[in-house]
Amino acid sequence: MSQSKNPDFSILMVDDELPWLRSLGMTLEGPGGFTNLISCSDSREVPELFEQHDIGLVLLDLTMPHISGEELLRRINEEYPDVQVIILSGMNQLETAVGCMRLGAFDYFVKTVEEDRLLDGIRRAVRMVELQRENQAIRRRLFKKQLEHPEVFAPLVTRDAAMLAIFGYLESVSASRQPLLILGESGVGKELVARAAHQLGGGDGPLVSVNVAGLDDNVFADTLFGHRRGAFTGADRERPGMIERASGGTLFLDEIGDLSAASQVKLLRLLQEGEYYPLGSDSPCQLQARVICATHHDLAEMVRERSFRKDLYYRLHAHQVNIPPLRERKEDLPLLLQHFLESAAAELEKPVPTAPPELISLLNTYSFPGNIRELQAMVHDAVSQHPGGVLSCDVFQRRIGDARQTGGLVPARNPFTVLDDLPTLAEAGDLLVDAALERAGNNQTLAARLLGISQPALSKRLKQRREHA
Ligand SMILES: Nc1ncnc2c1ncn2[C@@H]1O[C@H](COP(=O)(O)OP(=O)(O)OP(=O)(O)O)[C@@H](O)[C@H]1O
Repeated sequence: MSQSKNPDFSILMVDDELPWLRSLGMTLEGPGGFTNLISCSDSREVPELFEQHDIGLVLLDLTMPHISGEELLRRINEEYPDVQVIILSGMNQLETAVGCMRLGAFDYFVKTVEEDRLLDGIRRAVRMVELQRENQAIRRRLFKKQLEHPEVFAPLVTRDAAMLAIFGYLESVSASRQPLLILGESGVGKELVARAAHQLGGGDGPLVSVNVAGLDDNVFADTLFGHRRGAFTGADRERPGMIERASGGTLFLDEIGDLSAASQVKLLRLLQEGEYYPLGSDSPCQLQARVICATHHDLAEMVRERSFRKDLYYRLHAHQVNIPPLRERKEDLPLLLQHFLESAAAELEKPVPTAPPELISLLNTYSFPGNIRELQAMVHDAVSQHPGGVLSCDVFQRRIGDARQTGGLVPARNPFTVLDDLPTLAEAGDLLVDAALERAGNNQTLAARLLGISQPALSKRLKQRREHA
């Protein structure tokens, strides 16, 4: 399952010269690595073949008895506008080539063209058809809105609209052989998303995860590509790489933003060519796995800073999802809290504690820089210290307090810089009190803590305000 080879659709080769058809088929199957091929030496059979097969690309001769290549090109364009056609002609005539392109051909090659150039052109056309099909699938999904495989997403607890849209998108691109890039802060659930994408891929092979952060280039190459016996001192046995282990499944490269510059080149080559050389081997192996990459870094920014290769970034981000941080999907807090209370209780073999109503208000005031992993750890800690009955907020308050001391607050901004007229000190104070109460769900104890004053002081202030209103 490499980049543009073995597409889900068929490639139809139409030419009346049987020897040419055979040699073209061998080129496509051998060096090209394509498998889904149909040969046709009688142009009259083409319409029927279209009815019988899911054809995405046609390699078409021009000069043929019965129906000419030009006529077929015209018909295909009219009846199957999503099918791409490459003309393979014996004639090296500019006018004919221009005419064919005007009729909608994707490309035009003379039969004497070098094999590499022809294969490159075919790969480009295959990729174009794949992208068109994926776009259509995404559009269909937007209209449908319902997930086809909700069970795959069961481990991802959410009701957030952005997350559900990501699930729909993952279903739409699940058949694609292009890499998938998963972005998002640490602890947002990128690995869980990768697992879901792997399951959707439907292959029989495993999900093989490699954390590439901190791997030097040699270790990276050895881990991914494997080695032959004797490839280097100490290589006393052949060892398959992770790519081979992931055959028919998914290779998940985590922390891709931390990949060294030399390894970025190796990964780019792997994705571009769909093949690799185990260390100490002269014969290439095919990449037979879908590649999923994840990072908490801002790759686009890294490209601007030149610490991540632009060409690799463009290869990777054909399909991309950006998992929102927990602070942007706070409506998930009650669901996640309950989920983690249950899982922590099961793990610690305790009854599931009841969460007090003010706990959600407290959690709502916090920015969760460590995202869902941080919430999970807090809940686990609280349940492990919990004697029974209603859960205490103390553990949460302590952890949130500690995290705030070390910078876990929503980044401080100065809201006054955007105002033309500054409010008075009293007005600003009132606005601040209102904002704190709103964040704390009207819980005065919590709001007072946010404001850095005592609860009686807040209560007094509110009372004075009511009296002066
Ligand atoms: N939506 C969710 N529902 C339930 N559990 C979740 C959800 N998202 C994440 N988790 C849990 O939170 C923890 C962190 O998730 P995960 O390891 O997938 O995050 P990540 O984004 O890959 O983190 P990192 O960037 O640090 O590798 C895991 O234990 C995971 O099971």
